[in-house]
Amino acid sequence: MTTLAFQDLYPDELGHCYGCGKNNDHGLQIKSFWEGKETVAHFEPRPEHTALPGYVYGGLIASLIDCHGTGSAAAAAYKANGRDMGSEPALRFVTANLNVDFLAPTPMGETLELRGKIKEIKEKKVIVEITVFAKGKACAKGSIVCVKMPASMMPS
Ligand SMILES: CCCCCCCCCCCC(=O)SCCNC(=O)CCNC(=O)[C@H](O)C(C)(C)COP(=O)(O)OP(=O)(O)OC[C@H]1O[C@@H](n2cnc3c(N)ncnc32)[C@H](O)[C@@H]1OP(=O)(O)O
Repeated sequence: MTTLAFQDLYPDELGHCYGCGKNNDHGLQIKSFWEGKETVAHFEPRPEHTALPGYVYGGLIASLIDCHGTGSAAAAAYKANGRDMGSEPALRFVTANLNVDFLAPTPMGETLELRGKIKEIKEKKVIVEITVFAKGKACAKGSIVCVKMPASMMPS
């Protein structure tokens, strides 16, 4: 049995995001999964994601944290409500606040691993902490405040 990623369970009309949209051919198409109580995603930076030769661009790292974070928030909200992810009505979260600490230069040529922990979960707000590892070393740490998407942002 294949396990679908959180982002593969987003409704089609929410699949356009540059970081995680399954329908965005030019995007990063990040895929997140549960691993026990943590959420995990892997991503292999491409040459265009270079900061300076040999090192990954920090903006890419922030984007990965952003979309792994909002995906983790949605997954955690479904779990807290005892619902299957993908069931309607969709629980959608957007980024209210994103903080990133760049702990060490992130090498190119490695698969990055993002591990998320749900730090706080309320009906309207989820806080996720995410660590980004390269070759087992923590290179960045992010904290993301995710808030239920306002109805006004829903594509019509
Ligand atoms: C399954 C499908 C998935 C589908 C999902 C697919 C989409 C993927 C999205 C990818 C991620 C993005 O890039 S999203 C795009 C970037 N983000 C945005 O454009 C969001 C723009 N901002 C907004 O629309 C708004 O400011 C919101 C919705 C974030 C917040 O609205 P609000 O009206 O201020 O919220 P409010 O009810 O007052 O606050 C709710 C709680 O959040 C806290 N809070 C509010 N703003 C902040 C803040 N900046 N920093 C810290 N905390 C904050 C409040 O203190 C409160 O905590 P407490 O008192 O309850 O403790």
